[in-house]
Amino acid sequence: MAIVLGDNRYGKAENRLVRVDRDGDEHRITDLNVSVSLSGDMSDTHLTGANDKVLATDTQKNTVHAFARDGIGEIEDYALRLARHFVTSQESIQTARVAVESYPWQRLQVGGKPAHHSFARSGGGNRTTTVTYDGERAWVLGGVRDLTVLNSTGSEFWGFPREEYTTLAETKDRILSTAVSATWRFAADEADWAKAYDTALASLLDAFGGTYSYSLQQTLYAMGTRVLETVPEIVEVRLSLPNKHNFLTDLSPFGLDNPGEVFHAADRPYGLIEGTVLRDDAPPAGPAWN
Ligand SMILES: O=c1[nH]c(=O)c2[nH]c(=O)[nH]c2[nH]1
Repeated sequence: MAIVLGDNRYGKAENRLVRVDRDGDEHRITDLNVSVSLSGDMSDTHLTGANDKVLATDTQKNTVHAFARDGIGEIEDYALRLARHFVTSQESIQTARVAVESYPWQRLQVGGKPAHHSFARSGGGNRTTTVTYDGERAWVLGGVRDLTVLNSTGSEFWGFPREEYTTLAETKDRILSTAVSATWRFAADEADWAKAYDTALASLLDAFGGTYSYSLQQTLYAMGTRVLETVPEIVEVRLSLPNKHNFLTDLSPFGLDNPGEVFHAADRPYGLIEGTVLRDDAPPAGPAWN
């Protein structure tokens, strides 16, 4: 029996980076969380502690900041630039993964006019990307995280098995709410990233609001399908939808009725509905999701 080193990777996780773009007095904010993860010929450092092939994670952090000096642009392009740099500049690095989450800031209205340099964090979901580069090609994922949505009606849930542990009442009218995490895979490493994101986001929202739902699973499939129908460059969508339960409060102890107006918004436990919707001719995903 011999003991060997298995799969490994390392990097600087969650580099929080804010860039101010200054167009005269008018500023724009880019607020990112950037995680770098590198893998390659790392036996020496694990087996003997020799670090000559280890690009320090501190250097990776500095690179994340230095590459923001001349502008960030679309996060997919920024992640591609960084991933390619780490692999091409270091012989020992074979694969780089760069994941970026972008926090949206909305310009404030001050004195009835759009402010030049004042913003509020907005809640329309965080745009995400994960780029994997292996020295030959790059795989690009896009996505959105923490996009909280709610339909106050237009949702039923019934017809599920009733057995000895079932207590849930069937319903023909309920609140349906979730915090959407969606990740989509692009067929290639070039696309109009901004347009793809805007269209995918609008499609997710339109499908959520426009689907009369008999289950969150049905809504998930509708949302994934709509993205694939509207963004030709996307070949696969993975969705993770926590069912944010809103339970009708029993007001009868107080002699009150409750015609679908007062709810308890429970935070735990929650149903977690997850699924993948993809084109049946989608090219292989390679290491994109690893
Ligand atoms: O949309 C739903 N899907 C389920 O699988 C489920 N299970 C449950 O208890 N409530 C719901 N709602």
